[in-house]
Amino acid sequence: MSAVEVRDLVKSFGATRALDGANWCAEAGRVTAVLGPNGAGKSTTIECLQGLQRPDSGLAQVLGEDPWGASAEHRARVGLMLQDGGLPSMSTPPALLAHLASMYADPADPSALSARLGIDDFARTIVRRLSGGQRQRVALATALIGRPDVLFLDEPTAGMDPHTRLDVWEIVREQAAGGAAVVLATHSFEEADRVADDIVIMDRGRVRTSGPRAEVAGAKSLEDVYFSLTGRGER
Ligand SMILES: Nc1ncnc2c1ncn2[C@@H]1O[C@H](COP(=O)(O)OP(=O)(O)OP(=O)(O)O)[C@@H](O)[C@H]1O
Repeated sequence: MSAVEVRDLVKSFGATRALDGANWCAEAGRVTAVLGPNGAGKSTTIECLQGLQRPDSGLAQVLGEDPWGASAEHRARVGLMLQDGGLPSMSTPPALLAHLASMYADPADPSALSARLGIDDFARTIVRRLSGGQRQRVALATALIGRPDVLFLDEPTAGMDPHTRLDVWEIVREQAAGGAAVVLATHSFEEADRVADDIVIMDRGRVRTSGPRAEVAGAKSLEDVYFSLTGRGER
């Protein structure tokens, strides 16, 4: 059984068919990068896998369960970092992480996580006053605090400075090395090249190709494959 399974997934919003029969899987101990142009359906897929959207048809499964209406035990095994974070604006990062840690039976150590993600540098600043990149770091910490078996990251390094991006890529690899299935939606070829074992390329709600990075790209660069599959030809 794959940790994450998307089969014939369809989801429309009015006349917009955000997902049009998407198929792919993500495995434990591996990082899967989902690439695709704006509007390809990446976030909608992640929202279906979180149980935040109900698919019109098809299968979205995480750890063998349907995330729609899943139990609290199931949700505790899944970490999520969304594009806009959704963090409480008046909380300081340590207070937020301590609060979240108290909800899990066996959480990560909030202090160690803060130190690792450089959150200590702005520990006294409330979330509302943080820079975009600082907020991203806190959002990543909230996704990791429950030591998830499956980790969904939607454009995790967008807005981060180069040093922080390197740290985050290292942390992502560590999560997979520890056995987690990591699913990462990204627009960065560098990010996919550096961290991903497996690649999914989506366009217009469908999967154009998926599989191990070496098989998807072959002798070409990931960038060339991406452009040829998403309608613009190689550049
Ligand atoms: N709640 C919603 N209501 C209406 N349309 C939506 C909703 N969510 C997504 N869509 C539409 O579904 C399509 C897929 O959007 P989605 O956010 O999944 O794409 P994406 O691949 O994540 O894009 P991006 O790279 O810009 O983040 C888009 O046309 C978007 O406008």
